[in-house]
Amino acid sequence: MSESVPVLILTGYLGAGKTTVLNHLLATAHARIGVVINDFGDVNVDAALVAGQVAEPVSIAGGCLCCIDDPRQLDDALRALARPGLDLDAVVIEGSGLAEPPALIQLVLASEVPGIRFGGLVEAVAAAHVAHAESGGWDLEQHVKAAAVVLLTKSDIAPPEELARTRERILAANPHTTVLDAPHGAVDPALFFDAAKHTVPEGAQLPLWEIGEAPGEHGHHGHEHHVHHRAVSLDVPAAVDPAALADLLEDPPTSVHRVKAIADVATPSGLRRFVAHSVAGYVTVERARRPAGEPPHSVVVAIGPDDAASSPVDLGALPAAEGDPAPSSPQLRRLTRFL
Ligand SMILES: Nc1nc2c(ncn2[C@@H]2O[C@H](COP(=O)(O)OP(=O)(O)OP(=O)(O)O)[C@@H](O)[C@H]2O)c(=O)[nH]1
Repeated sequence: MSESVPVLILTGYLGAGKTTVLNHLLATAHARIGVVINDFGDVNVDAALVAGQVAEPVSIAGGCLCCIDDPRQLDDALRALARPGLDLDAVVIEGSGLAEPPALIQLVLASEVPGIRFGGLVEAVAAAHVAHAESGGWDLEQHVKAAAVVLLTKSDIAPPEELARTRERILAANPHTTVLDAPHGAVDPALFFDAAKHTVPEGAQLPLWEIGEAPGEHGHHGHEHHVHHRAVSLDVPAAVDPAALADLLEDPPTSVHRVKAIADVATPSGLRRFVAHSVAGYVTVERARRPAGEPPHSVVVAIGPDDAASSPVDLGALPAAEGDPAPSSPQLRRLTRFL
């Protein structure tokens, strides 16, 4: 009889580096890994960003799994991935940047899908952006309490004292967790899977009340948390204005904690596609492959605390209108200087 497939949950605040870790695992692990990707926005940008790595990432968009209207969506995803023919070694669920670990763990533990078992929670903590995450309501101690493994991401851009302090806080909150450095998502897949396996033996039920949620309170904390965040999305059959996108990435309104985009831009040599991220003022832009002849398509998502005092971010100025002149070189450089 084949063994049950461990289901690992990967959480971490908006932009902590979860997709980067997942892509590293998919590229380096000598294992067959299925992925379920949950994104807070209506458009699942993260699923598109791992799409090159696995044949069929199962994507769940439009809200956090832990407070989504129909939790059976997760069971459907797990059932699809637990098919014996797929013969997976592990499934990784990438939670949205707002997912609450206890609620997600409980969803997996409560799943009636045969052939799977909970394999541990891995929390990505962006060492350079802890204060930013906390300003968005993320609670370091609460999140790492449930974690079998904590990945310290962005350690390459964190001041050494901040890195040391973050490590201390993690171990004070959870002395049993394994803390691994994962700059640019680089974590040894063996350590990742082993640590989770050893901390959570097969069949073990985590005492959820010990990690911040009393039995029967499923999703409550998560719900309270999520109502304070808002995702604004743009999904258009058009190129975007590179200077307007650069403005949004570099200097987002205070109500925006995270911007991600897969956007086409008109250049003198034709349409070019870029993947852009902004987290706490830290911007990255990369070129992406664009199938020849495809009509223009751009997706931009901005997420942040739902601050009643500020109006939602307006992404309406981003799409370039048909017939607009191509962006000038200085306009293009506003975006491409991040490459
Ligand atoms: N310097 C540095 N940048 C990183 C690291 N990990 C991730 N990033 C960058 O941080 C940005 C966000 O990374 P993602 O992996 O998309 O983060 P995420 O947690 O999946 O984001 P959400 O799903 O939106 O919450 C991207 O620009 C990454 O290139 C790291 O260790 N060091």
